[in-house]
Amino acid sequence: MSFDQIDLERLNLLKSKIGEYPDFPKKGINFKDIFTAFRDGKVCAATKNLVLNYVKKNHPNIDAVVGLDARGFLFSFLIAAEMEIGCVPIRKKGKLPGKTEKVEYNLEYGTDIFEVQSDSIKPGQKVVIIDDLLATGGSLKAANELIKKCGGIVEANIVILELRSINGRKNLDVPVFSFIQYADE
Ligand SMILES: O=P(O)(O)OC[C@H]1O[C@H](OP(=O)(O)OP(=O)(O)O)[C@H](O)[C@@H]1O
Ligand SMILES: Nc1ncnc2[nH]cnc12
Repeated sequence: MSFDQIDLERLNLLKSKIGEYPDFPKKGINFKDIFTAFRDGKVCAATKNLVLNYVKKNHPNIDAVVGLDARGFLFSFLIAAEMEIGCVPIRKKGKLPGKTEKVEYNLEYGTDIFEVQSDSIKPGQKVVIIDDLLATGGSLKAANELIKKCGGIVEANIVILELRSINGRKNLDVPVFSFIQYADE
């Protein structure tokens, strides 16, 4: 994937502003904080345009965009509003009303349960799933399973940041795209 000059500048601006917090939330984890970057309104605007351009160009025919709790929601609603398609949340357990599908998953620093409302995706609908960061891939793997349980088709997983050395993409059976990669964490 190649970006035009303006999107490349947006990408570099975002990358330069990502916060780094060693030993959070546990010793040995170098936490990448996208919210640090979003303190700057110019970075918010740049990120919005970068992500929208990418999804509109590469996934023009999706029916919905699925965001992961919690930082994936920052991006899923933006995309859905711009493309006039559905916005579907996958949330940590106990937060969603109605009938839900559930999957337990492993994280870089623990385990959790993800849920999606069973009727939020219609069988045959095409989606992309978006989140802020890919580490072990546990979250996105569980999300892919949940959407398949509902009968949806996952066209791709999209993340803003990817921790390449963990190689979480090996756990994902759909195409994965990341805007920014870190080689050595
Ligand atoms: O690739 P993985 O190893 O699954 O890790 C990535 C996930 O970890 C972080 O979320 P976290 O679970 O900390 O939840 P939060 O967004 O509620 O802070 C991050 O926002 C991703 O969702
Ligand atoms: N290193 C990290 N930084 C931010 N979010 C994460 N989720 C899992 N690992 C993470």
